[in-house]
Amino acid sequence: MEITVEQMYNIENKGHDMGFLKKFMMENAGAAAVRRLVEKFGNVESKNILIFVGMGNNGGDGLVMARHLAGYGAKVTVMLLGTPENIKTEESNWNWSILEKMPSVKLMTGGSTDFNFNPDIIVDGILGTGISGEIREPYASAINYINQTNCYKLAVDVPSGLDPQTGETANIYTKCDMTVTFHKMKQGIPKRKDLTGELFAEKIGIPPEAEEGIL
Ligand SMILES: NC(=O)C1=CN([C@@H]2O[C@H](COP(=O)(O)OP(=O)(O)OC[C@H]3O[C@@H](n4cnc5c(N)ncnc54)[C@H](O)[C@@H]3O)[C@@H](O)[C@H]2O)[C@@H](O)CC1
Ligand SMILES: [K+]
Repeated sequence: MEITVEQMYNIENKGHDMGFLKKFMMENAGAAAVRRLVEKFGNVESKNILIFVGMGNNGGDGLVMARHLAGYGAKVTVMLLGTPENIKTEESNWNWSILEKMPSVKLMTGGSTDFNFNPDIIVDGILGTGISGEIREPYASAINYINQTNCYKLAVDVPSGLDPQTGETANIYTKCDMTVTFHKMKQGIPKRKDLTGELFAEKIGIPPEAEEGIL
């Protein structure tokens, strides 16, 4: 069953109000995406993985992925597309603060795309269901960098720039090899398999009762 983005936000909020906090949904989302990646590659040890992180909860999922991938022995670099003070949500902030205590993950901020290594894998955690309007900087430059770089690309929830409700694209958008979306498929995502690549919808622990009155 495919759901709307509005239904997803309502289910998320109801689950949160039941006590299954958004930070736990985020944890399960990031962990599920990492499992798909590890399954794909067999082993991510020593792989250069570059994670682009937006300022909302799509980025937060990327931050969770950074911690899990470090646990698998990957060489992880996080590029936060802004400054830590401007991270928008409590859950993302919490995950950033953990990474600050982890020298095994390299943290970069601001959005420069001048990297001194070639990534084997890029994780696109720039924009998810919160997208609106044309893509602004520094997100636009990050999306251009991703599209110009020849490596494996995983989209968190939806390729950034693709509207998960309508399937329409903004002025720029990423083209990925795999997309891992969460809880249930959103209506617009499967319309653009050319951008999503392999597509998975992963459960993230939200109680089914959180759907009551919504679906
Ligand atoms: N709904 C759920 O149940 C869950 C959602 N999660 C994640 O949370 C995401 C949604 O998080 P948010 O609601 O924080 O939204 P996003 O993280 O998708 O984006 C919101 C941020 O992007 C900025 N923005 C929006 N459009 C832009 C544009 N065109 N150019 C530049 N900046 C733009 C906004 O100012 C805002 O800061 C989902 O896609 C998913 O990845 C997960 O943590 C798991 C649970
Ligand atoms: K994304």
